[in-house]
Amino acid sequence: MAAIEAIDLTKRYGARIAVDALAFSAEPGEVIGLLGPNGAGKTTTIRLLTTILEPSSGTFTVAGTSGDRPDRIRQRIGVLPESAGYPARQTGSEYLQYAARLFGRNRTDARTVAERLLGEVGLADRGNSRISTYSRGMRQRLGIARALVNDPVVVFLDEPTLGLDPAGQREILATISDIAGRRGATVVLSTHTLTEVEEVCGAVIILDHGQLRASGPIDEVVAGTGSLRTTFLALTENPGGQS
Ligand SMILES: Nc1ncnc2c1ncn2[C@@H]1O[C@H](COP(=O)(O)OP(=O)(O)OP(=O)(O)O)[C@@H](O)[C@H]1O
Repeated sequence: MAAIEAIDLTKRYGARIAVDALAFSAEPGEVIGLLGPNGAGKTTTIRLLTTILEPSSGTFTVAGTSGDRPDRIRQRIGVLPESAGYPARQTGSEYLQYAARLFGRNRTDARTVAERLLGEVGLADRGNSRISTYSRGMRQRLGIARALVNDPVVVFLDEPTLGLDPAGQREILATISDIAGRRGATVVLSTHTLTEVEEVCGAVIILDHGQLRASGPIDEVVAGTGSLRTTFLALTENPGGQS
């Protein structure tokens, strides 16, 4: 069974179509890059699939669950939103324990889960520091840990490396590969950085103006040009020069 399946998924804002009859599927354990220029519909797609937004039309399943059961989907997914906020006064460990409690863990279990996740994202030695002392990269890794607190089947990461230095980017990419490899979870990675996609993704979805331009294994998508960058530019180029 596909980890994600979208069938004619559409979101309109008045006359504007943010996502237009999107149809694709993603396999279990796959890291899938969600690509597109600014305004292409990446965040809207993630918000639809994570049940934050309701589609205007079309259907989808995530983690084997129909989109009309948002409560169940939320139990089975993890999300790092585009701009996640953190309680500055809490420590990383407290923040994760609180999240684990929200998913029904008792106090002892929540502490164990928090410790394990801090280790998984490379924050074991900073778990007892306040989040206000964390670098941007550390906050993003904490956000990824938060997204893993319920052992999700599908994880959505919206631009997790935005604004990070090369070392910070590298750490996030290693964490992402680990999530898919060790946990067997499907990861949807929205990003503008094509080299990241080449490094960690097995498949891609390319959007432009809300429409699907390509989807599938990277080697198949780039088969015509041999380069993700060339394919991306060819599929998303706007003859009018407007984004
Ligand atoms: N709440 C909203 N009301 C009206 N239009 C919206 C709303 N949210 C998004 N849009 C529009 O939908 C389109 C897709 O936006 P979306 O944020 O999904 O793109 P994106 O690919 O994530 O862009 P970026 O790379 O800039 O983050 C854009 O034209 C945007 O202006």
